[in-house]
Amino acid sequence: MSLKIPSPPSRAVLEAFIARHQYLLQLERKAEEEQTRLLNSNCSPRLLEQRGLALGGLGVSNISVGLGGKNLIELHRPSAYHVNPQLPPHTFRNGDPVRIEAHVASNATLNGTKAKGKKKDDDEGAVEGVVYRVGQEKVIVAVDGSKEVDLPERLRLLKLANSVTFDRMDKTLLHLRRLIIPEDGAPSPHAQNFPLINSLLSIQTPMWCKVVPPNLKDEKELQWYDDKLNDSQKEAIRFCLTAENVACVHGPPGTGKTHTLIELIFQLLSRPASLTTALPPRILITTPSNLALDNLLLRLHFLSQLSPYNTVLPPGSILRLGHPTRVHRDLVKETLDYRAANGEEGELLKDIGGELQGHLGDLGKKRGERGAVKGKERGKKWEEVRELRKEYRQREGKVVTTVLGRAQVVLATCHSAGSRQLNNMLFDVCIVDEATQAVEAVCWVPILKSKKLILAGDPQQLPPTIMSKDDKNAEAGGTGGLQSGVENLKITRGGLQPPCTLETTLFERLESLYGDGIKRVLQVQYRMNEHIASFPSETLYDSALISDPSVSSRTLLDLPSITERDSDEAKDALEHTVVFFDTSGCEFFERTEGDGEGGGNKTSIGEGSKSNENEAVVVAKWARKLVELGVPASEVGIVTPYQAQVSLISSMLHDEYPEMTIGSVDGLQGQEREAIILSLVRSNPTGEVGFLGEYRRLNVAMTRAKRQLCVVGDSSTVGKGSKYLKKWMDWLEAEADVRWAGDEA
Ligand SMILES: Nc1ncnc2c1ncn2[C@@H]1O[C@H](COP(=O)(O)OP(=O)(O)OP(=O)(O)O)[C@@H](O)[C@H]1O
Repeated sequence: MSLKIPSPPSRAVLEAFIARHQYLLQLERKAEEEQTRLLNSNCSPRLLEQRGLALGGLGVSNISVGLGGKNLIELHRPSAYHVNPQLPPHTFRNGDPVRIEAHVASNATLNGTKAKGKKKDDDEGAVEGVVYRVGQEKVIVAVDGSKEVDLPERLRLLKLANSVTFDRMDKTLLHLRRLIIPEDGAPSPHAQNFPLINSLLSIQTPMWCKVVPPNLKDEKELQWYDDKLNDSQKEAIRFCLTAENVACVHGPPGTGKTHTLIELIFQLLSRPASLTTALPPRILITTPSNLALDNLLLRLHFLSQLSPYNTVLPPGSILRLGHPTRVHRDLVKETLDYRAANGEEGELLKDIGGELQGHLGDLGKKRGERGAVKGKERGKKWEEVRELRKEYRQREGKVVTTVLGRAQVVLATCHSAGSRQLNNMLFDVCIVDEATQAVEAVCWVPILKSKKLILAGDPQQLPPTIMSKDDKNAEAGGTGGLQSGVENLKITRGGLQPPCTLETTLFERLESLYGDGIKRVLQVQYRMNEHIASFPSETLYDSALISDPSVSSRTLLDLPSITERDSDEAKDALEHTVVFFDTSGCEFFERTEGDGEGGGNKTSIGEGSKSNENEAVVVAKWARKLVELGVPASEVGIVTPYQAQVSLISSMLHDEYPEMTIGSVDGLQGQEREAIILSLVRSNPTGEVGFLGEYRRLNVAMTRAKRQLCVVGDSSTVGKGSKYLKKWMDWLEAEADVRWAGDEA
């Protein structure tokens, strides 16, 4: 595990490195804008809803004021339009840019004649904003407070292209460029975090000290908070504690990556930030997604209430930036929004916030409703709202600075680490969890605010989602000079390379720059029965994944909730750890959703999303069987790569088992269930496999199961997709309990 020492890059290579990133991001931005434009103009509202890109028939249930004086518009499914108040499956996530507009009749296309007549009215009532929170029954959208909100009664929520993220990444790259490639004649910039920045670009070599620094009590021996940590986890923590600039933790599925990071955070907080201070470090924890961040926050919050953890992280010292989460009611108190509004400092804001809320309440009333504001009065009232908001924002700025100043650990998504609240702050350590799911540019947002960096992830699981798939073949020229310098550049082998594609993450780039010496790998997995773990271990982790004895032989039959474990039926269904319903020869053909109405367009969630009805029937039957035999419905997860199949299976099972997770692979990374049913969907004579060709996505899907993995798919189609898929199909045929699917549908 020695560290490779690459030669430092020339100025031209550094320039090309930044320019290439800028160019690839521009391609990606264009692809995203084009896709949204195509989708919104070509697809019927019904198809957009099926693809999870729109939610129709919504009404406003409340309008309130949020941080930044924003209008928070709460949308729900009114009983006048829906029997079930729960939102159908969708892809809306916190932070997504959206548009709220009038609901158009569902059979109209937005660019069709019928819709054209309505479009003007739609635009008049529409507002754009950002998803603030998503619940089972509600979506809250934050809308710029300076705009008047006058929405029609029946609404639709529509996803838009996200330009804010791109703007922030562009700004970050420009900042980085100014730091490492100063303009001719400009003074040499100075930054306290140059050693980190330089080691990420191989301008200098990363360093480690020989021993773990003593803790705040001056104890030289490492005292573990969790004495159950295994040797590879302990080694990874030591490695990170001794790192002076950067270190990576590679965590294959179920190996306790997050568990290890939590111990690392407490170990960091137990020792001085540097040799020159007796104070503990301030830590910035980031992830690419809100979901992963909430997972970390939940664990930190829980431990911070227990001894001895609370000695280094007392209540009130964790702060979550960005949108308050939906995970746990207790967690809301850790958000900046809550503290700013409710702490001692928040008192400053309360009176003015109340007044604002009152005005907005009146303005939100519909015509004819008691207290509704009419005519000229509305204009006057909005003017007052604008003034109040100005005052609110000024007071709020002061409150935010005080609250942030007290936080020892700040959590933010990589993107929101660039928000103005963190301007001019420098953290001692930045941790990026799920770093292999983030494009490199977004990681630089928190990096530029930190002195030391810990990256955790698994390059064999989901990569960042990239739409401009042809970026690898991106041609030189015609790009406004963005690529200049790359073509004739002399690049030292093994040194810093301008990226070929945005899919190459910072984690992987550091691995190829410095070799295995830059990381430590966690080796013991605590999730899967060893039979389930054996295929991923063999094919993707050099057979090095060890199954902990506590999980290696467990089956569904051992679950305490199984009542008749001796019955033949229970044994037949529950004692097998890998089940394969091979649909080969059953003629269970796939279907492309929305054929004839824009369904052929490639989308991020659907490449003309596919479904397979017969397969869905087999899946539903197996799921019902497991639950009837005593497996809790909440412990059965159904995973499929296609959104259309998610919708189809949901329509069969959701009402019966609302607690059962039915989702796409992307939403399940980091999660686990006792039983996972995997529907592969693809079945065609030409062997096209689409999303299944991405082995990392498949790896995530097959490593979510603890006791049983059931695969439903067509081996003859899937086996043609790639060498990896062929190997998997052969393994399933040889190792799984193979069943004939023809009898099931
Ligand atoms: N040393 C340990 N001893 C016992 N259980 C452990 C240990 N480390 C982790 N676990 C358990 O293993 C499970 C997986 O841990 P965790 O969620 O941290 O894994 P992960 O690597 O982040 O997972 P993912 O595959 O989603 O990336 C959890 O239930 C955790 O409690």
